[in-house]
Amino acid sequence: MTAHDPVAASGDTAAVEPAMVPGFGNHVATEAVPGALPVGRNSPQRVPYGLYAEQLSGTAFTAPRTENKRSWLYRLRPAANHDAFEPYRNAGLLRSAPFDEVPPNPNRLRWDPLAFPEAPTDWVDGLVTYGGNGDVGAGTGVGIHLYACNLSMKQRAFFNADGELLIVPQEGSLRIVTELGLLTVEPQQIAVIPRGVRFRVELLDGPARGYVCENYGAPFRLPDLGPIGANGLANPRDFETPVAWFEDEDVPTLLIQKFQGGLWSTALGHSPFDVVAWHGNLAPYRYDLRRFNTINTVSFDHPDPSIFTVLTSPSETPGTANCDFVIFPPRWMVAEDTFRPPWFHRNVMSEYMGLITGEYDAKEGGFLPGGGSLHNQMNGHGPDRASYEKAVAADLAPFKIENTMAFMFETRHVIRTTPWAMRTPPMQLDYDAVWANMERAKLP
Ligand SMILES: O=C(O)Cc1cc(O)ccc1O
Ligand SMILES: [Fe+2]
Repeated sequence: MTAHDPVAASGDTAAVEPAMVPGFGNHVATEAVPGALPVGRNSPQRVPYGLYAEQLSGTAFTAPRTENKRSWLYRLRPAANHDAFEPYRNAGLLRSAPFDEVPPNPNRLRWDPLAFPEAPTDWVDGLVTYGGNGDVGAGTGVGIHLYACNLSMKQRAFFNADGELLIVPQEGSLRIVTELGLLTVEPQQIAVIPRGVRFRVELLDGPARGYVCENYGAPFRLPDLGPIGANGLANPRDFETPVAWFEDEDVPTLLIQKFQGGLWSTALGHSPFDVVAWHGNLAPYRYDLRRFNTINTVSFDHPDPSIFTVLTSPSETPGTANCDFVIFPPRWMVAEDTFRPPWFHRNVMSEYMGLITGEYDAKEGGFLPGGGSLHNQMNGHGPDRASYEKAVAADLAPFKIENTMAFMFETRHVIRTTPWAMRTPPMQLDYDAVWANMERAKLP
């Protein structure tokens, strides 16, 4: 095997932080072998070293320039060089939209953390779908999955034709080998793998668990900042894209794809990670949530959580996201004469929440790292009774919420659950009780 890594030329690639370039959505030009990247044109008559030029399009050719995403890959063999895909296996617990196996459920739902598997299970086989919305065929909505795995993918690669994947590790660090280069991600970092990009997931420090937002809609982008100005929230320079890295390895590799909800596989005789050089603006990326520039009130009232948006996938309706990825990071609470935790509310958007570490300020127990909750369209939720009572009694001195990282996938359509999500456990049967016996207000 030949592994080409500009940082870790010694071969122990897992031990070394892969090389990355900074910036969100930039046009990158990178080569792992000097002279591999054609100069001044995308598709010369003869590509250096006989590499194959291949365009990977993430948007329609004719998408406006500000939206247009594509990269040119220069590889040892074209991606087209494979036999027919055959059905891979039963879908296991992986599901896709439309989620119509069980009726949509208006109840507030909460789940215990997903258990680690006992049998050897890699990242692909460890995916479990909790729900989602939209329609994979129409390119709308999201799938919400968790993964729990204990095995690195070996001689196996995966790509998702159905949408991009936002991976949110909760336990265990991942080394994600992609066609465009290497990323390592640990809990409190995220990775985004564009639709169609082939990758494999290796475990760096034991069993791993986390969340995945499969975005069937428009690719995630940074939210507009409006009156906030030119800086703040997730700053573009803190996103990182890998540089070119490849394997020249003629080993049998099972290539699995998710296509319209089904899993298909084909056997390759070589590693699909054979892109020696690439350029363009369609690439996987990583972001460290601890870099988020959290903005909040310095006077009074609890702002809408949109102030914590890291990435947004817009829909055709302005300001109404296909999906927002929102975080609740450590932050100072200074609001005067204010109920500081999330208020009680009913929302036209639907909210799936997960917890990466620590505690969430609206819940005094029961919402655990690795667990999840769902508050669907128009259904009342907010602080549990214990958090409410604590907050109304609190001394409002400045206070720092520390050692926590919760997140929300907030999406415009009702989140429909899967049969797995309605099974107990992991579904908690007593979630409504957190809002029971709230004391009645007393009129004069
Ligand atoms: O429901 C939740 O806990 C998420 C949330 C947090 C917040 O601060 C305001 C609104 C909201 O939906
Ligand atoms: Fe909410």
